[in-house]
Amino acid sequence: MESTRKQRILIIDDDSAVQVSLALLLKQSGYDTLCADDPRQALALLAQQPVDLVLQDMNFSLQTSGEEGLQLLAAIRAEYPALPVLLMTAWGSIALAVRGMQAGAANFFTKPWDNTQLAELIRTTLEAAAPAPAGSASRQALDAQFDFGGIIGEHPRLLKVLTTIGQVANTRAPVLILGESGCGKELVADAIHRNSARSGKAIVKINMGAITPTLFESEMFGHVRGAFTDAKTDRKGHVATAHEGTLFLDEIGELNRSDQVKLLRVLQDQTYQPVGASRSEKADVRVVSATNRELAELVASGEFREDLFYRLNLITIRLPPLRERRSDIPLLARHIIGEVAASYGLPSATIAPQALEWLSAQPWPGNIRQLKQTLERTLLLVGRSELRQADFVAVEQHEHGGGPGAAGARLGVDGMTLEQVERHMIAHALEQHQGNISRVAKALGLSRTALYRRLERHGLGSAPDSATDGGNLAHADGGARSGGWR
Ligand SMILES: Nc1ncnc2c1ncn2[C@@H]1O[C@H](COP(=O)(O)OP(=O)(O)OP(=O)(O)O)[C@@H](O)[C@H]1O
Repeated sequence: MESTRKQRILIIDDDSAVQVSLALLLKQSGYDTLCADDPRQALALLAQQPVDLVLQDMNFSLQTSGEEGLQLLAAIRAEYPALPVLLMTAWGSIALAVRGMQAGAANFFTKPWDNTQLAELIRTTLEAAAPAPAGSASRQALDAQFDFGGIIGEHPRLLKVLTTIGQVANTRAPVLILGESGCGKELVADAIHRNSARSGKAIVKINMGAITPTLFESEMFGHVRGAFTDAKTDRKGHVATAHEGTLFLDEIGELNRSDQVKLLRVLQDQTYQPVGASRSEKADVRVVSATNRELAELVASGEFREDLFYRLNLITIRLPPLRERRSDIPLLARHIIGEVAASYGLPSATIAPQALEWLSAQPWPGNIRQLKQTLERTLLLVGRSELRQADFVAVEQHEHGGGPGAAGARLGVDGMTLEQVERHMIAHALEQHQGNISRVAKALGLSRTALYRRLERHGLGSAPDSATDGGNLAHADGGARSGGWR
């Protein structure tokens, strides 16, 4: 009966040794297999019977450019868009793999492969592609099943991301979240944790770009008393704090090569050694990492270890930038304006339809974080409960040194310049959060680097050591380092 048939995997490779060893591994893992030597045979087999997953080589002749592989991938994607394809590439041909992923491959692995890792990759790829609500799930249906609180949007690309989160949250699979600065990677990490069986334990967020190399081991693994001059007491590291929970490695692309090896060791063995300790400790952590850099390209240029990359990217979630899901902007804007008004204790505000259209047409290089700031600034500077297009345009001009802008009647900030309002807001937030930089940055929707810059500009306190303040390294960087919009 069709509903009880084993899952069937098509292997496409012209090397019979590869076909045989893959078929053996797949049979041992409980799958049915089919083999094809070339694209023509592969497409004929796909037309004859249902297949659940394709493992596809990239070269089928003496040519090694991978073009044939990309053409076959395109043909499969066009005919069977829901069928996941895993590409097989030669060690070191990451650039080709990246093109394949951009063309819709679910993932890729390199030859020679590690049997255990490949079996896990196949299992999670099949799980992620499982039909049920996938692809077509509405936001309502997803919300009935999972808790995506705080992630606003209904665009098909966002729904696909939410579907994947739902499917992988409750596994141990490492997840790599890719996307531009400010597009919601941290919210996705939170949602993965919240929807997993680990939600009762901590999600520990570490900004890898903010840990100084000399402190990496002690921050991550902890230290015992006397391990070094300043080690007055034993100190638990982030890995221990995340035990049985989730470790969120933000800005993973910023990690230097020597610390990459140290991290790899924990991920491989699930053990670590606190600095100065004589014994290793066990770590049961689920790793979610994020970066706004193209990690595969860093691998190709030698800046990021290939083996660590494979440990992190079993599941890759690519978050679309806001400009690629513009239909969500009105929804986001209405939600954010409500939140912002409430956070300042202001009466609720609305956005005129024309203003929503204008907002929807902007490029938003800083994504949702930038949209949030624009809404916040405009709300504070315009003393009306309905925000119009002219208000946004005027505030933007004012921000960029233009004319007097929309600053007419304002809410509690009358007579102040935009600079003064900003200073006022930051000072207020500092007071409210007792100077905790991480919380202040979060409350203002700024990266910590952007906040430090503003603190300095307004002469508000001195910028503290980024690795120690508030004990929270999340948000230590932001778009600034990666050439973002700020
Ligand atoms: N879908 C969304 N719905 C509502 N708010 C969102 C959404 N996505 C992002 N935001 C908000 O936008 C801001 C930036 O989001 P977040 O910090 O998750 O981005 P990021 O991709 O991790 O950024 P960075 O790479 O700079 O760390 C946050 O204030 C977050 O709450």
